[in-house]
Parts: sequence; C-alpha cells; structure tokens
Amino acid sequence: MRAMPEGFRWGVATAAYQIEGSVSADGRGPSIWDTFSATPGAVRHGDTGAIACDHYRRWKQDFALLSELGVSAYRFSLAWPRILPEGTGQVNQSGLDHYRRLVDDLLARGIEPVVTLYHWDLPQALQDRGGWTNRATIDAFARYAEVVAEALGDRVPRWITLNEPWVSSFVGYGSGRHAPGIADGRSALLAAHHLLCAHGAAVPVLRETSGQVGVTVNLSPVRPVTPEDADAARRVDGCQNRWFLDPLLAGRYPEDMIEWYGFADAEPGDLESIAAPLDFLGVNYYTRTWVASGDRDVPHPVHPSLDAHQVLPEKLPRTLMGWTIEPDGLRELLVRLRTDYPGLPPVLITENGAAFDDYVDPEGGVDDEERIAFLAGHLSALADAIDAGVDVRGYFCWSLLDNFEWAEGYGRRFGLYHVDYATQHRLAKASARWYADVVKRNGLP
Ligand SMILES: OC[C@H]1NNC[C@@H](O)[C@@H]1O
Repeated sequence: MRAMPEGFRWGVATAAYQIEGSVSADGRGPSIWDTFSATPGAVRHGDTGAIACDHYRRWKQDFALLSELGVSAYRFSLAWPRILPEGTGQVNQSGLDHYRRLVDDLLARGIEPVVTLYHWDLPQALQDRGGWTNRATIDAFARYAEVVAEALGDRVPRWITLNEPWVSSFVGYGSGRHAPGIADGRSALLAAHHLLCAHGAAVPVLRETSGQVGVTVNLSPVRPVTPEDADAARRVDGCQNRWFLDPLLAGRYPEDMIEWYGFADAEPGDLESIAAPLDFLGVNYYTRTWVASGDRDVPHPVHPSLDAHQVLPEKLPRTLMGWTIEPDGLRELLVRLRTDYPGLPPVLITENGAAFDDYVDPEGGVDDEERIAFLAGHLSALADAIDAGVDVRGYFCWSLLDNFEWAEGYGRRFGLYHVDYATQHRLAKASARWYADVVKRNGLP
C-alpha cells in the first residue's frame, strides 16, 4: 500500500471550452477557441467545442459522477466569455448565476471547488484588440477577477489564475497550433509576459476572498538525446520550464534566456507583481521532453525546441498523443522544483492523465488497463517524491470525461468516463472504478 498523507486531496479536472458546449447560450460571447476551431484545417476533423460534452446543460448528472468517484475536490474553469461577453464592460449575470449553481452544488456534495479563471478561452473581443500581446488585457483580466471574486469569493476555497501560460503563449502565439493561431516569436514572448502580469494583477484581488490562490504551469523534465545536445536541451528547459518558474517563484526571468530571446518588454514593477506569494503551485505533468540539436544553422528565436527537434526514444511506450510514458519524470520534476526553488509553496498536481485508444467492447465496457497502469505508475512516482520531502497536497486526474482535446478534437480520449458524443451517454471506464478505490484507500493498493 502506498498511502498518501492524511488530508491529501483527490480530484479530477476539466475545462470549460472542452466540455460545456452551449457556446451561444444565455449571453455567452465568442472566445478565440470558437473562432479558431471554426477555421478550416485548424482542428482535426473540423471538430469544435460547440456541443462538446453538453456539460453546460448536463452538469448535475456529471457532478453525480464526482460523487460516484468519491473525490474530495473538483477542478474546473470558468468561461470568461460567459461572464464578460466582451471581455470587459457589461457583466452577464446569467454566466455568474450558472457558476454559482455549480459551486453551491459541489459544496453541498462535500466536494471542494478548485476554480481556474483562465483555461485558454479568451473573449474574442479582446483578441480583436491584440489579445495577450496587448498590455491592456492585463487590466481586463484583473477586472474579470474582481467580478468573479465579488460573486463567488465567499465560497470558493481555492483559485487558480491561469492554466498553462506556456501553452497559451508559445503554442497560441508562437507556433500557431492553438488559438488564436498566430505564429510569431515576439508575439509569443509578449503574450507570455502579459499572461504572467495578468496573474500578478489577479493575485491580490483573489486574496481579498476566503480562498487560497495559485497558478497552474505545465512542466516537463528535459533530456538531451546525446551529450552534444545538452545546450539545446538547456534552452528548451529554459523556454518550457524556467521562463515561467523563475518569474513566478524567484521574481526574475532566467538570464540565459533573456539573452537568447533578446527580451526587453518587462516594465518596472512587473516582476515584483508576477512574484506575488502563492498559497500553492499547480503542476500539470504528462511526459518528459527529449531534445536533439536542430540541423538548422539559425536556431528558432522563440521556442528553441523548434530548432531542436523532438527525438523520442524508440523503446519507451507512448500514449495516443505520442507522448512517452515516463512516470519517474514526475518524481524527477518535483524533486527538482524543491531543490531549485527555495520559495516553492505546497504543490497540487492539477493535471495528470493519458489518452489511449479507448473503445466500448461487445460486453458494453471500456477496459482501459493502459490508463490504470499509467495512473498507478504516476501515483507511485508521486509517492516517491513525497517520501523525498516534496510537499504535495493533492492530485487531479485529467480528466473526468472524454472531451475536446484542442487541436486534436474529439479523437483523443483522456476521460475516466467514456462519452458517446452521438448520445452524450457517459460510461464509467475500468479506470473510473480503479480510481474510486484509490481515492477510498487514500493511496495505491
Ligand atoms: O493535453 C491534455 C491536457 N493538457 N493540459 C491542458 C488540458 O486542457 C489538456 O486537455
């Protein structure tokens, strides 16, 4: 038995655009993901979040699944365009009322709501004015935080300002593979900085509530394929991990990467605001990053890994996303955080999970043994990190339901519950029953 500490929070995680649907209901405004997914070729099979899991209407039945799992916490995100359809200006009371109903139902079930303010669905009206490359979006986010704090501040115990600012900026504005679909190095750096500043502006606002405040970053230990690739690997680590961890936890950008990028867009006071003390750090872990030096003589100015192509070790098993399955990377990552960042607050694993080729078998079940093995391996590695002295307070499996996996559409299933999108029927996979047992035991059998 690998027991987790007493009081460890066991949860599952979702995000608004990936599950809600009802994208025009009750005053919701368009987001950049509505625009992007409607763009031919942007998302596999032309999938969009227009219906998704129809969770906006079926949330009560989905919350019954949370009770079935026995989780003590549920991480979900608010859709900024439901609350401020234009991103700023007029508040849409229907949007606030919707999320107040969700929070109150969770509390009534004895489940802790962990609320993410921004999980990538920026109001399109703000993108029309530059989005995260426009410094004014910082103030828009701070106002959004004020509106939410006023409406829900007395009942949400844990806030997460941003989900994965690296993806929002480097993938959304750097490679263009995510909304808003911009492929420009300087835009990615500006977006990353303004996202971090928006986090810094929201922290004092959320501190006025009764809830704890944190941020979620996606982190990945970086390995060179050969010793000659060490420089490229250090740059990728600088881009994916240190470019966010250093400002958030140490109040500075990493010197080597400032030089590499020629970054000079921070204004006086920005770094002090970004480094606002956190009650917890949310960590999303999926895989390691393997790097081989690019053969291009002009390294990519923004995302070094684009000049150093990913060369995944052949021998390692992979998920349907093509990511290597490396549970020990989670232990390695957490021990590194504790070693490199003396100011590390308590950690929550706010996402960990995998996509596999799930299907409903002739007996009507989904026997996802691969997912059970994936989760068991990562929970064991998490227990190793805790044994090594890392203060981890909870674990959220990604995800409750199969859902819209961004540019991959619905073809990548991460859920503990299978969703038949034609009928919206939810079906517990074997991993749901397994996870419910782990939660009940407070650890691995
Ligand atoms: O790719 C799986 C997940 N990764 N983190 C952010 C989530 O929105 C994704 O679905």
